[in-house]
Amino acid sequence: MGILEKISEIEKEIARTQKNKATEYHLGLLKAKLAKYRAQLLEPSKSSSSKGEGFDVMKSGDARVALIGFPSVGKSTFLSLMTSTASEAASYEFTTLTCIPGVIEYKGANIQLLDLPGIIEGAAQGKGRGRQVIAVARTADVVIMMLDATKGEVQRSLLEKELESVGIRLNKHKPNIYFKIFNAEVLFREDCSPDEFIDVIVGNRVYMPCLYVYNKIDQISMEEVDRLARKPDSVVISCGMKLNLDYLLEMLWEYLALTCIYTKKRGQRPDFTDAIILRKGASVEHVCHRIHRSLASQFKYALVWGTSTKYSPQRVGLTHTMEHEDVIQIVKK
Ligand SMILES: Nc1nc2c(ncn2[C@@H]2O[C@H](COP(=O)(O)OP(=O)(O)OP(=O)(O)O)[C@@H](O)[C@H]2O)c(=O)[nH]1
Ligand SMILES: [K+]
Ligand SMILES: [Mg+2]
Repeated sequence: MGILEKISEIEKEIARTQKNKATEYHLGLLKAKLAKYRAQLLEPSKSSSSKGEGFDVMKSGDARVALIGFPSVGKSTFLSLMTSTASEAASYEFTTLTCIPGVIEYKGANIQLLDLPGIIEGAAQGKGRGRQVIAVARTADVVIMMLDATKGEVQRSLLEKELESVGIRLNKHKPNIYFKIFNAEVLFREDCSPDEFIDVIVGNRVYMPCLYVYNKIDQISMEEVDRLARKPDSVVISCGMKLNLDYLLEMLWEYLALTCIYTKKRGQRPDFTDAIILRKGASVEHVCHRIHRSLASQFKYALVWGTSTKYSPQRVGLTHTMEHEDVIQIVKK
């Protein structure tokens, strides 16, 4: 039996199982099984070579943002507007057939923006190039789900379902559960649903911030614009009329939550004009590499001021994790 058949078997069984206390455990097992098979759908097939199949684009810059959306919502128009890369845009669906990277320069950071083919219902099961598109989305730091403001909310919930079905959790934090497999000790540190618990056991989940961007607001009424703009995690724009793009960048910056580090020379004030921009969780070693390739090998210790240390300053080693707006002074051997 192929994976798709197995999946549909399990889905059928879930559908015909009545949901109550007595069946809860059984349903949980079924869902875990389903999650496992669905995840396999995302793995490259063994038979076909991966050449030209995926949309592998080298990660570059300080962060990666993927554009996900139905065909013709304006993803390519957006990329061409925000970056110096031109991506073909047209009024027919599936104009874009591969992954096209561009770079947004903002607050001294280089943000890699990825234009992708439109995806449709069933994408997660391989419809269109959905699987490859979603695999790229998985590697992003933030997903921009672009929506056509003139179309109803159905596209949004369909896409959310597709991403959800392959273990991508949007705007959710990783459930705070700890588990030990040998004696099956389970510690619930918060109220969790069975689905959340399964996510932790299965493990292959990604939790990522998502901005819902409603494009083409030049086509709808002010009342409707106002309604969409008030939704959580949502921004309204018009690529056609260049409306609200600055605000979108501000929001994107917030959702990326990059770590800005300031350097300081001995006896001098920190240089607040030129931040080193790193991903969350970056270490002193990352800072060194950013300053100079050979700096880490000459490193003796560093002094850090800021929220990552108990004392300000504090002497730290290469493995110390930096936090946003820390100041660092590096002392060489
Ligand atoms: N009215 C209006 N039209 C827009 C806007 N942004 C894009 N369009 C139009 O929408 C159509 C589709 O734009 P694309 O950028 O090709 O859309 P896409 O999402 O990249 O489409 P695919 O690559 O086919 O998935 C084009 O005709 C654009 O000119 C906008 O803000 N307002
Ligand atoms: K298009
Ligand atoms: Mg396109």
